[in-house]
Amino acid sequence: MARSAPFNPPSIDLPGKPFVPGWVPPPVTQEKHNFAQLKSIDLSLLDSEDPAVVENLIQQVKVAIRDDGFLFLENYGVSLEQLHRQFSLAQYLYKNISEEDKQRLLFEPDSGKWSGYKHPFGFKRHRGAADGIEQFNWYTADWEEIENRVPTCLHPFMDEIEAFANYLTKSVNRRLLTLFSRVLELPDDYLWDNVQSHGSPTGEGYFRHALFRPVKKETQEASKGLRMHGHTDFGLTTLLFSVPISCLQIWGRDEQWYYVPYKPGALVINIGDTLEIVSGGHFKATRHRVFKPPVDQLNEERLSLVLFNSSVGDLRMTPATESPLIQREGCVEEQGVYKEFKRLTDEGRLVPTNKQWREIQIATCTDPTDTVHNRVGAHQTIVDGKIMHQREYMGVKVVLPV
Ligand SMILES: O=C(O)CCC(=O)C(=O)O
Ligand SMILES: [Fe+2]
Repeated sequence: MARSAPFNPPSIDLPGKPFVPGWVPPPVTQEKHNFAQLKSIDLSLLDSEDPAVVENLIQQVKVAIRDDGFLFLENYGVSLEQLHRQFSLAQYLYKNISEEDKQRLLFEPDSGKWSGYKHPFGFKRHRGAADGIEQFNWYTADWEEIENRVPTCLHPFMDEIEAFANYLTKSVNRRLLTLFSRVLELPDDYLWDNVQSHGSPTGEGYFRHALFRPVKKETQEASKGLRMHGHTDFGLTTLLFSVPISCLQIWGRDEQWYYVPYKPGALVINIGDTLEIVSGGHFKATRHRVFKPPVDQLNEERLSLVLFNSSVGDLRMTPATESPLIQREGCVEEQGVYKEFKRLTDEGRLVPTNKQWREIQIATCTDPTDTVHNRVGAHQTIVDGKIMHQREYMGVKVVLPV
C-alpha cells in the first residue's frame, strides 16, 4: 500500500452486516488540574516537498521523545468518522459477546500472550478480584483463524477490523518508525526492516479492544484507584487512541503523574522498551499507568483501542551503533531498561530476547487489587522517599513509580 494513502476501509453496509449503533463519545471532564501538555506531531508533514518542513518535523519529534517520551500524532490518515466506527465495533463487541464465547476464547496469560478474551476479574486465567476490565486481543493466530478464535458477533465486521489494524501497522507505524529512524540519522526503513516484526496485521504484536467499566468501592480501595500498574510497554511503539474518559496517566519529569488530555481523533504514541534500547537510551520508554478518572467521570465506561507493535522475537536488543547520533553523542545511561540491559551485557551475561522479555512480563503480571504483592517488602520498595514498584525479570530489574 502507498505509505501515506489515507485509510480506505471496506464498506459498512455490505450485505450481511448487522446494524451497529454509533458510539457516542461520553462528555469530557471539567477537571483541569494534573493534565500533561503533550506535543503534537502532524504526520502528513513527512510528505512535504519542502525539506525545511520535514527537517523541522524531525526536530519536533526529537524534542518530544526526549522530553516526554509521549506524543500526540495527528493527520495520520484516519478520519474521525472512520475512527468512531472502530469504537462502535468495540462497543458492539461488549454488548453482544456471548457467555459461551467468553469461555471458549478465554485468555491464557501464563502462555506469555494476552490473545483472546480477558474477563473482568484480573490478569490471570482464573477469576480473581473484580477489576472491571474486559479486553479482546488479536494476535497473528487470531487473524488467521477467525472462525475459531474471534467472538462470533464480530465475524461480519472482521474485514473492517483487519483493514484498520493493517493500516495502523503498515502505514501509520511504518511512517512513525521512519520519523524515529531519521532522528537516529539512520535510513528511513532501518527500524521497520531490522526491528519491527512482520506477518499478519500485527506481526508479533497485538491489537486490542478494551472496556473499563466503573468499579465498586471495594475494588477502588484495594487498588488505591489504580486500574493498571505503572509500566512501560515492552515493544517498539504503542498506538493508543486519545479517549474522552481520562484515565491514562504519564510520569512527568517532575516525578508526578499527569492525565493525558483528550484530543479527538489523535493518536497517543508511546515508546516501548525496544526503542529505548535500540536508541541507546536517547529515547525514553514511556512510563504510564491507568488510574481512576476525575470524579465527574467515575461512573462512565471507558473504551480504549490499542495497537502494540512488537519487535522481532528472536533478537536480543542492543543499541544501533551505526547511528551517527549514537556515534557522536554516545549512549544515555541514566535510562531504566537500557541501563539495565547494558549492566547485564557488561557483566558478560545474555540479555533476554524480545520474545522472552514480553512473555515473562505477561505471564507474571499482577493486579492492582493484589494487596499481598503490592506492599513494601513484596513488590514495592521505597526510593528517595517515594514508593516504587520493583520487579525483576531474567536478571533485569525494573523499578517504576506506583
Ligand atoms: O488503555 C489505556 O489507555 C492504556 C493501556 C496500557 O497502557 C496497556 O495496556 O499497556
Ligand atoms: Fe501500556
